Amino acid sequence: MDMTVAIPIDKAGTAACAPRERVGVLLVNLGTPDTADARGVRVYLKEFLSDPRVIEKQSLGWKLVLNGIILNTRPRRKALDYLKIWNTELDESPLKTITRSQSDKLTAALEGHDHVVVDWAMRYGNPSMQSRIAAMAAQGCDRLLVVPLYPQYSATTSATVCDEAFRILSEMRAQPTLRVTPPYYDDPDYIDALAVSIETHLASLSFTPEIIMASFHGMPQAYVAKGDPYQGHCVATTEALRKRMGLDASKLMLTFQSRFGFDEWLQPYTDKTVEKLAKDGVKRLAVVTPGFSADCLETLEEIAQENAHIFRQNGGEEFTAIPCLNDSDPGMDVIRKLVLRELQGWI
Ligand SMILES: C=CC1=C(C)c2cc3[nH]c(cc4nc(cc5[nH]c(cc1n2)c(C)c5CCC(=O)O)C(CCC(=O)O)=C4C)c(C)c3C=C
Ligand SMILES: [Fe+2]
Ligand SMILES: [Fe+2]
Repeated sequence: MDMTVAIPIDKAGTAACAPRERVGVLLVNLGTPDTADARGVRVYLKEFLSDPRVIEKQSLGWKLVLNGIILNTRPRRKALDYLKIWNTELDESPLKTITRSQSDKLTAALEGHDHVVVDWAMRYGNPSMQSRIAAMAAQGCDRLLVVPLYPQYSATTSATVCDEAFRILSEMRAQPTLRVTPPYYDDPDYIDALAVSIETHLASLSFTPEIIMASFHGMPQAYVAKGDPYQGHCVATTEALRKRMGLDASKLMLTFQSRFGFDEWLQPYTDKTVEKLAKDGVKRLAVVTPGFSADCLETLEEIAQENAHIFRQNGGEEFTAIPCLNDSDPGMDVIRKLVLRELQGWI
């Protein structure tokens, strides 16, 4: 006689009767295309730009512009940019390679905590949060710590990760208990890791930059005016970094990059500032991107290639893009300490 008992599976793919005594830690970054071609970029941009946390006005007009113009023009152009930075060995975007490595290194760092399961996901694209949360639940995670990999909080990034986590949990009968790590924009460990990574990188160069520019991803000014604390967090990070490195605002500047669309975004704009500095006679410039926990299109292409080109075109001579904290020892220290702090009482 067949004695196997069918375990009920709910909508989220969770085996409801699996033994549940583990803690899941899910690292989440923004998302990136699966393939460096127009089709891959189109699928990714459609999901990303249809999120009301990112584009708040999901009006009929926006949907017409998105589907009629943006998704018919931008993917081809952006696919060429992705090709310039693509990890050809693994055939994937660097954001995925680095986030996977952060997850692997965090797993190693938490060795000894046998009941902790570490995994990673993308808010848009793959691996999806849905698939990874289902996998963790199937492994028996009854508690889940979601880690949005954004030092500075923004509704367009951190909040939408929470929205998606709660949406996924809303489909589960046996929900894990949820915790989310807070933003860490002024965490002394994070500021220290940034300072060490900047100093280490500058020490490896054959020139000394006259100015360091801290370039953060921008967002529409209107979002900040409505209460998004993002700009304040970027300012706090930069001020803490200035203090830690003994630099004033003229030596460690704050700018915002990656403007999208025609609205006013946070200023000063990175590309315009790079151009002006070069025209004003600055010859050696370093750019650091503290808001990105992993190198990606916005750092490897937009800063290290596009802005380097702008600088040189306008009279600059030496340009260096400082790598993100990525899976470096100081970078992993930040993530490990953040996670251990928020796991208190669970491990
Ligand atoms: C349209 C509005 C956008 C807002 C607001 C926004 C905020 C924001 N984004 C990041 C981090 C990343 N963004 C990345 C790419 C990217 N961002 C936007 C638009 C907005 N971002 C677009 C359309 C794109 C795709 C590329 C393009 O078409 O230009 C990435 C890189 C992903 C990769 O594949 O490598 C990251 C990371 C933050 C922190 C942020 C907060 C204000
Ligand atoms: Fe973005
Ligand atoms: Fe960009």
